[in-house]
Amino acid sequence: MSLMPTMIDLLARARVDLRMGLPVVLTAPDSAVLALAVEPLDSARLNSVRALGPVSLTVTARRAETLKARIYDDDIARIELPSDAQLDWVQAIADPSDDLKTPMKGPLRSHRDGDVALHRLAIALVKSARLLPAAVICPVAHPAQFAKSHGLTVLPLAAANPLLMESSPLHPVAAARLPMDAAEAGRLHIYRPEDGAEEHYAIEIGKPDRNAPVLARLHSACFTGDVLGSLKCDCGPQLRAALAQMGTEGSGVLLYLNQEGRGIGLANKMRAYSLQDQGFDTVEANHRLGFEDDERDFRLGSAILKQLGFSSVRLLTNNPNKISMMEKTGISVAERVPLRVGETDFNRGYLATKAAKSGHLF
Ligand SMILES: Nc1nc2c(ncn2[C@@H]2O[C@H](COP(=O)(O)OP(=O)(O)OP(=O)(O)O)[C@@H](O)[C@H]2O)c(=O)[nH]1
Ligand SMILES: [Zn+2]
Repeated sequence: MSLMPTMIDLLARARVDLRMGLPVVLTAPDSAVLALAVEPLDSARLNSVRALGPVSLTVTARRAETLKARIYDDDIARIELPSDAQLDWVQAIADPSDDLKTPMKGPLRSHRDGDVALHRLAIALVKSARLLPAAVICPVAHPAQFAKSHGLTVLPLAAANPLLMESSPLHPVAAARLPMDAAEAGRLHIYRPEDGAEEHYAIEIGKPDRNAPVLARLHSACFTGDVLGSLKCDCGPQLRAALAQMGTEGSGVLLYLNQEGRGIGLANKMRAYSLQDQGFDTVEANHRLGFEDDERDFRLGSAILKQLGFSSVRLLTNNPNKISMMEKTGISVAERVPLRVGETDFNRGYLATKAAKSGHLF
């Protein structure tokens, strides 16, 4: 029996299945559905699902607001799939890139009755697979038999939900000395989550005292800013300034969290950039895609700090949410150290939006 997949394994498998365009079977005690992510869907699979029964296209309330679809279930909306709707219609519901060109997709009808817990689970899974948050969902009878005969992953709601809500435990896998421009006494530690999601890194500079607040930065991955030197954000200069300050002080710890695009992934961040080119700001673009302003999980940061033996930080940030998440998850923030660098003509609006809408302090 120990060779059988655990619930964590099944969740990881479901994430990959959804990314590949495969359906997964989600079960509750008295109902079951087949769920597919819209993003990798093809016409053949859409037609196969349609042949099974009534299909709903489930999106987040954020996306439904843009689509002007009725929201009966707080955070999600279940849009009826019209009988003549083809794949391009389904994808246009999920993907806002052509919203301005073709604003009217309706009239859209939303389902009102029935249980939404499995729909909510489907959206959480699709988000954790870093896909556009939209799923094609259809009820399925005899789920165990159906899944077995089609070779599909089955996830029971009661077991999957708590795992999706909590942050997966992280384990150190390797560490080595890493001399850097900012500090020769550097050490890079790699942490791997149990749920098969992205690894995160800690860069320790010098030998910080575990009994005093450590100069710390929680940096979220930004391929465009960190690597390409994008002028649209301030990430690259913040990363380098934080390391430089740690180097000057002789000690510190920088966590590099692989939560690209405030947790929506690089592909979705590029979709957000393309909406920004159409005139929406950074927060509006996330909402039109169906995401919240910030989908990151900062509990990861405190988990890594605790594993490294730290309990108190002097946090380099302008983001009050990072401070409250640290405090809530057992790391005390002895001091906020402001980090204002890298303002350009291209990111002035972005920084102003973060100050106005996300409470950033400057
Ligand atoms: N979705 C989205 N993400 C963005 C955009 N611009 C930058 N990002 C991401 O935003 C994150 C910025 O991370 P941080 O600099 O750690 O966080 P912050 O919330 O600005 O807080 P501090 O820098 O600590 O003040 C990175 O993951 C970037 O990839 C954008 O327009 N849309
Ligand atoms: Zn950036």
